[in-house]
Amino acid sequence: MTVIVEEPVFEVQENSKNISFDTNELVLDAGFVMPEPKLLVSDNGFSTPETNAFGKTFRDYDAESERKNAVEEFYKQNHIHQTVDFVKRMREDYKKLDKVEMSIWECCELLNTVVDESDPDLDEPQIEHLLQTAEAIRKDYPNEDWLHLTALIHDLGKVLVHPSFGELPQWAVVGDTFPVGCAYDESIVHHKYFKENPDHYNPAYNTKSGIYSQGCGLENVLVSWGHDDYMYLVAKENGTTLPPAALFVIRFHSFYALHKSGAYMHLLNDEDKENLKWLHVFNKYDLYSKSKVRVDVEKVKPYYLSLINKYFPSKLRW
Ligand SMILES: O[C@H]1[C@H](O)[C@@H](O)[C@H](O)[C@@H](O)[C@H]1O
Ligand SMILES: [Fe+2]
Ligand SMILES: [Fe+2]
Repeated sequence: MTVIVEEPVFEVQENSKNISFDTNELVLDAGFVMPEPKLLVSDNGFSTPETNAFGKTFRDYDAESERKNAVEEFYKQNHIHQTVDFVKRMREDYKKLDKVEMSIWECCELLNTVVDESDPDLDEPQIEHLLQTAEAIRKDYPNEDWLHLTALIHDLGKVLVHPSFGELPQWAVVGDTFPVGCAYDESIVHHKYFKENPDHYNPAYNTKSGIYSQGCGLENVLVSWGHDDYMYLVAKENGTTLPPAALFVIRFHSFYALHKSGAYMHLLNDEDKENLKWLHVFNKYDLYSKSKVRVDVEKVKPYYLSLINKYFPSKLRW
C-alpha cells in the first residue's frame, strides 16, 4: 500500500533529552504525501520533563499521590468490565453516529469540563491537554499540519462521558486500552484486576493470539472500548482527509502495552508497523506536555480552525 522512497531512519531513544525531528517523505498511492519520521539531535526540540505536575515521574501508578487511589479504582472497574461482548456492543451502537451533530471546535469546547479519572499526571480540564499536546508537537514539526490537528483531536472521544453522548462511565471512555479476545499482557497497568473479568477464564479468549491470527493487522483486532476507537470512527465515517497515520495514532494512542512495552507485535501487519513509527513520535508529546502551563486558547484558535476546515466537514455526525 505504501511506497517507501527512502530507507526508514527513525529510531526511538526513550531517554534522550532535547530531541527534535526532521522528515523524509513517503508517497502513498492514495495521493497523500506521507512524511517518514526521522530522528535528529538538536538543542531546539521539546525537552521531556523529569517529573509531572505532582512532582512524581510520569505514569507511575504505584507512587503515593493524591490521585493514586482513584486511578487504581478506575483501572479495577475498567479491567473487570471490558469484555469481548461489551466492546462489540459499544462499536455497534456508536458507529451509527446518531447521537449529536456538531463541529470539531464545538466538541473541543465541550471538553472544558471533563477531567480524566484514569490519569495520574493531569487533573486539568481536557481542552488544556489537547492544546498543550498540539502546540508542543507544532513547535518540533512546523510543516506537519496534519500532526498538529491529530494532536488537537486525539482525545475528543472523551465527550462520551457527556449526557448527550450517552454519559458512559469513565471506565468505558478513558485509560489505557488493550486487545480483548486474547490474553491480557502482563505489562498492562494494574493487570491483577483482570482476574475478575469473565473473559479471563474463557479458553477461546485467553491464549496468546486468542480469536486472532499472527499478523492479522490491528484493523481486525477488537480493542477495549473508549475514546480512541470512538474518535477514529467519527473521523473516518465523517470522511476526514487526514492521512492513514493520523487515524492510526488516534485509534491506538492509549495502547501503551503495544507502543511502550512492545507487546502484541505478533498481531501487527506491515502497514501497522509503518504507522507505529508515528505513534512513537506522537506519544512523547501526548505524555510529556501535560503540565499546569495553560495555552492561550483565543490566540491559537484561528490556526486550529483553519486546519479543521482543511481536513473535516464543518459539521460532523457523532
Ligand atoms: O490516563 C490516560 C488518558 O486516559 C489518556 O487519554 C490515554 O490516552 C492514556 O492512555 C491514559 O493513560
Ligand atoms: Fe487519550
Ligand atoms: Fe492525550
